[in-house]
Amino acid sequence: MTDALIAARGAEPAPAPGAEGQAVELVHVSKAFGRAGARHLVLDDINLTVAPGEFLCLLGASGCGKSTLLNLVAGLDRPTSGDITVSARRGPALMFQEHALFPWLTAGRNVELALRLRGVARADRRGEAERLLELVRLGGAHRKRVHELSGGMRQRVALARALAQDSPVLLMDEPFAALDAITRDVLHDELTRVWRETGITVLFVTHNVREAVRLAERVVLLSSRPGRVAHQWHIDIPQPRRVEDPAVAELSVQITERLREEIRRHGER
Ligand SMILES: Nc1ncnc2c1ncn2[C@@H]1O[C@H](COP(=O)(O)OP(=O)(O)OP(=O)(O)O)[C@@H](O)[C@H]1O
Repeated sequence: MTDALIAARGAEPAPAPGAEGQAVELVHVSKAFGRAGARHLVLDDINLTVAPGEFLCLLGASGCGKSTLLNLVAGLDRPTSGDITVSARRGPALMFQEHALFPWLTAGRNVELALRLRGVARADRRGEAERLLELVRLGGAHRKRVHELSGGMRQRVALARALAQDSPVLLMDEPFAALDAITRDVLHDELTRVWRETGITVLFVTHNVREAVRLAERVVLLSSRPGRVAHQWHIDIPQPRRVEDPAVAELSVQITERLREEIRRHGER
């Protein structure tokens, strides 16, 4: 990649904390586990903002604190210090590697359940669930039970169920990590399309560099032990992207090298 391209894509310092109008904002966020004397600092002074409608991938080595950070943003845990703001009236929607669908319900009923919890009137739920299943290209699967669906289809239902929460912010924790490469590739396309059609803000956690470069407008690299914002890249490669696109491959190499540096530095401590 040329220097000009690298400069255009940017390798910028973390944005200043306190910026207004953000979908997600973390200001001086730290998280430690364990009791006094045996404290384990996992996240250290994270300052991070995600703009409305942005697709941000949080990348880092295994154990660097990505899921911990996502859990904090989701409100599933509290930071040891610092502030987190999420501009979503009902809280962010969540999607994990495990689909966590109810196996005794059909695909449609799983989505309808989320609509019910959101307070959507009974008469409107069926139609809305069908619309959401259409959105993830599962029209016609309303009556299928979870065991009748492939891994990729289950994650599509899980995405439809997350979208049923009608939150402007979607948090995704390695949602495609358990899928085979081809299915993952198809779901990357689908997620990109859904993101563009809905305008939703996505905060996506992965340790897969190519996945991050394939999907994100911005990649934020976390260091390990403790997790800090080590580097970030703005990506303006046009969508839809292919993992084999030269620009995607080149940037992936660059980010992988930086990730290796972080892992080496961690190993030296
Ligand atoms: N509830 C907890 N209590 C104690 N330690 C925890 C807790 N949750 C996470 N940790 C520790 O925090 C560190 C970061 O874990 P986390 O799951 O956030 O990493 P990660 O980057 O998401 O890893 P991976 O990519 O492997 O999923 C690990 O050392 C983990 O053991």
